[in-house]
Amino acid sequence: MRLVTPQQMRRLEELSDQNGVSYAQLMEHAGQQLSIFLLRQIRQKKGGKILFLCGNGNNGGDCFVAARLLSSQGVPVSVGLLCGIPKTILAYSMYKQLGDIPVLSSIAQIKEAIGIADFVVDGVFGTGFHGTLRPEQAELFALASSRFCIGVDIPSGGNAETGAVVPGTMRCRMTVSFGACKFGMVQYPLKTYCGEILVADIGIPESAYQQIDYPMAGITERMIANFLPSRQPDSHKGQFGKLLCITGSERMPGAAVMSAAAALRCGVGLMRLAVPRSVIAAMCARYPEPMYLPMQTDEKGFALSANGNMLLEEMAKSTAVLIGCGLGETEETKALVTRILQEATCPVILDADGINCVTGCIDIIKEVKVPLILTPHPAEMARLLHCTVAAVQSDRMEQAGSFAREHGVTLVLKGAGTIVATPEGAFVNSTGNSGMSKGGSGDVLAGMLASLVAQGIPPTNAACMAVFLHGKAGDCAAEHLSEQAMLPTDLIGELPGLFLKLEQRRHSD
Ligand SMILES: NC(=O)C1=CN([C@@H]2O[C@H](COP(=O)(O)OP(=O)(O)OC[C@H]3O[C@@H](n4cnc5c(N)ncnc54)[C@H](O)[C@@H]3O)[C@@H](O)[C@H]2O)[C@H](O)CC1
Ligand SMILES: [K+]
Repeated sequence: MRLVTPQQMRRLEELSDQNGVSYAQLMEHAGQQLSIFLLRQIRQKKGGKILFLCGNGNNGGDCFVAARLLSSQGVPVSVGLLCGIPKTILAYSMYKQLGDIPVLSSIAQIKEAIGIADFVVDGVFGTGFHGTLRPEQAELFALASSRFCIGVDIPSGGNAETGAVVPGTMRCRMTVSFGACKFGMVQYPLKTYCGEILVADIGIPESAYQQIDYPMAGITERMIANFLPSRQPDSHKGQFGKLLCITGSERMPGAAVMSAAAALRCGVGLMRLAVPRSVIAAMCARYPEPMYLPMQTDEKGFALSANGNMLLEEMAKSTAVLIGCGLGETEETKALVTRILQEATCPVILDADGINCVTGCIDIIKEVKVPLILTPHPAEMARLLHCTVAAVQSDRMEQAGSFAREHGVTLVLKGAGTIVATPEGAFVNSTGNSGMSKGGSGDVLAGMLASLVAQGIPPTNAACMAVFLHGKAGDCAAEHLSEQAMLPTDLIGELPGLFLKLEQRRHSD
């Protein structure tokens, strides 16, 4: 599913206009698509009165078109003007074609109409919304939200760029978005205001989409199914990658266990696991598959930089390195992480403390000669950018995209609606649930991602696949264990079932 910012949408309209599909035609198509959708809704419900709530911009214009088309087919429709007579030339011309459709402009009339409508269509504000709602608007929106409300392009009050909402934003059961889903609608909190999202084709030429800078898309199962490495009957372990994990400390051995277990369950051929010597016996009892590389530690159990030479030798034999989960942030681990990055010979996945270790010298990652993937959660991202978590969360795509472009890396910005940003474009994930908001979920993701990269899947594809499956594993776990009680280790238990489905899908394709 394509995702666009409001600026990209304006560019698409402009390119479309230059390529023979005018602005007026786009609005006509948007209204047409909306009317077809509404007709289907009415048929399902065996009838229904429709009230269009319209603002004075083009979002209202789309509704005037739909109202005219539905009325011509005998559907009882009325229009409520919440911001007066339309201001744009296009919307005004559509408004003038309403004919004898009832137009309500007083608040009292509109309130009454909301009360008796079967469907309330929200065409008050689209991508042109800014500022806040006036109290009387918020009151009307609350009333409309209590009915079966259908969003036009985006729920009014939502920010199409960031996913922020103002108090009183319309709560829609379904939203019909034109040309492409707006990026903000797949981010929180706006996502929860959209209901089911449908994208309507309004005739924007394919060539216009191809000219958009920094394209974005939602991650789908169909997309990631193609990334699964093929396994030939005569294969051997050397063909499925060699992953070096530099993880764990005496205080956080669990992070090493979870990332390693997740990596093993994602199919890597061989794993070398560098962890503090003291935790190996316990880990090996649980997971005998990896080769263990004992690391020397300080008196608190954190790895020393003196392990560097041994790790570089091991890295030379590896196809990917995961560094950071549970490693700890000391002067010694900082030196170790820096050295691994500077001398890396295969793709590196930098997670958790691996990220924390480079926040003071972030420019070194520009010099890294191998593909680098960072997997920060919002707090780690804030540390990287030396800003607040709120600043990260207020414009996730901008922060993730700018970082990926400036540093030439793949950046996985975690949190609901995880973003995989690359220098060329971005992907957004929609799987997962709040049951995953528990310490250890990130270690599982890092292990999954590292395993896929080690198997030769290009970093961006691997990141999309890992975040999708990680969220899917969370959704499966929540179904039988509950969001409350499910644990990050349960995600690992769901992976075999998910890979089974992907393999079956591949065999049937
Ligand atoms: N993208 C496309 O290809 C198409 C988009 N269409 C529709 O057009 C809207 C965007 O229209 P625009 O006129 O730019 O903006 P809006 O309709 O969202 O509203 C702007 C309007 O509202 C005023 N306003 C904004 N914020 C507030 C506020 N807080 N309080 C009061 N008034 C406010 C602002 O001043 C303007 O007057 C897009 O979403 C699509 O639905 C096309 O019709 C089809 C092609
Ligand atoms: K709207």
